[in-house]
Amino acid sequence: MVSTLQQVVGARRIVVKVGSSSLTTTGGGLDGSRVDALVDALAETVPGAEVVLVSSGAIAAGLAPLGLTRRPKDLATQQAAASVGQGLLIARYTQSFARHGRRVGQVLLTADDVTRRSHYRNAVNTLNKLLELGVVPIVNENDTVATQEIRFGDNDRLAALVAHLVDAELLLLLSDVDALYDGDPSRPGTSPIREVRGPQDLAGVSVGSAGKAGVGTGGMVTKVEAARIATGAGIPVVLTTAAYAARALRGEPVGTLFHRTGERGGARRLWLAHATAGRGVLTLDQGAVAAVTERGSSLLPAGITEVTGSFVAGEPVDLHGPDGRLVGRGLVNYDAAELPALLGRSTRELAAELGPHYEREVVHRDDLVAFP
Ligand SMILES: Nc1ncnc2c1ncn2[C@@H]1O[C@H](COP(=O)(O)OP(=O)(O)O)[C@@H](O)[C@H]1O
Ligand SMILES: N[C@@H](CCC(=O)OP(=O)(O)O)C(=O)O
Repeated sequence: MVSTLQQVVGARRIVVKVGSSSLTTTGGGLDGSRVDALVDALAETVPGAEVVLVSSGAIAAGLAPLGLTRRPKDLATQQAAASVGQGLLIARYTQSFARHGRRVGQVLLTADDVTRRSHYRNAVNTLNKLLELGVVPIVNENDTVATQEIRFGDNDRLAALVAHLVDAELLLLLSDVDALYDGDPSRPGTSPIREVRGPQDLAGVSVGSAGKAGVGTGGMVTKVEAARIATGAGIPVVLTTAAYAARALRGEPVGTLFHRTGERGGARRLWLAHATAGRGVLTLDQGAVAAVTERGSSLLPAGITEVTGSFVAGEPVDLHGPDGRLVGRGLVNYDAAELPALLGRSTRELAAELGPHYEREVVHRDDLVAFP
């Protein structure tokens, strides 16, 4: 059994996620001293380890320069704020890491990009090259181009997926609260949970949304979900406050440690399962449900009974059983408009009639994740 200390201190590649509430002043705007404190903790505590920083704060950092006092509700203003704030954020990190002789590189991701095979490889290659060059990659969602539909929305899950993408040995989630509590920590009588070994340790825990500062997005819900994704993929997670980053990285018993619960699996599948939503729905008959969920088969036109939504080849679609239950998600090989004419027919018949191009699967098993 690997001790808590070994899991944390022994990690050679670490993804650190920091939330907006840990980087901004209460009045809005970026707090340079908090950025410096975080950077000092990372640079001084783990000099030998490779660090990928997933940093929120673009929208929050853009509020004050635009004369806004609150996080705007509409997407366009959020995107404008992110556009202004992301530059300021990276400029601040560049300056702050330079004090330790370190360079930073900006990596803006959309969930949509990274589920596509070629883009996924590009993201992996770029992150690995940056690390090889001794650069600290600073990742955020590409807020200015992400539409409501394809938007990731919270960086907690993004950080869990990035941790898997770079094969990290630890995910450190830094927030404005020092641990996961058994209830809303602003209420009296709640206590911190020091270790989570599986879902059983979360039974009865009241996990709430974002707190007082009003700049964070997901609250504890997305952090617990991120921890579930990362630990399920074999990566332990420590959740604590940014002020305790150095202590956490030294292996001191601060925050909440989520133990790994699973093994590393296929990366794109993880992204498909957690990072995207289907652009449409394919309804499967019972035979096709069994084929994709029990036998790991590709999805063929013969097993599809209905197509809804408008999507083009290469986009993610949800797979529903005859009862409407979500049974999988995959990257579809046909446009929505092409599919109705193919349903219920064998690929051999289609190829004979329409040409060899129509012998392809609707969703190939390599691009399919099943939710049994
Ligand atoms: N069970 C809980 N334990 C800890 N914090 C909780 C819990 N439920 C809700 N919260 C709230 O979640 C907040 C952190 O989420 P958020 O503001 O989105 O942070 P960040 O900007 O770091 O992502 C905390 O400040 C706290 O008010
Ligand atoms: N991409 C957004 C961050 C979204 C987000 O997850 O925020 P937070 O809950 O503070 O981690 C931004 O940079 O403002």
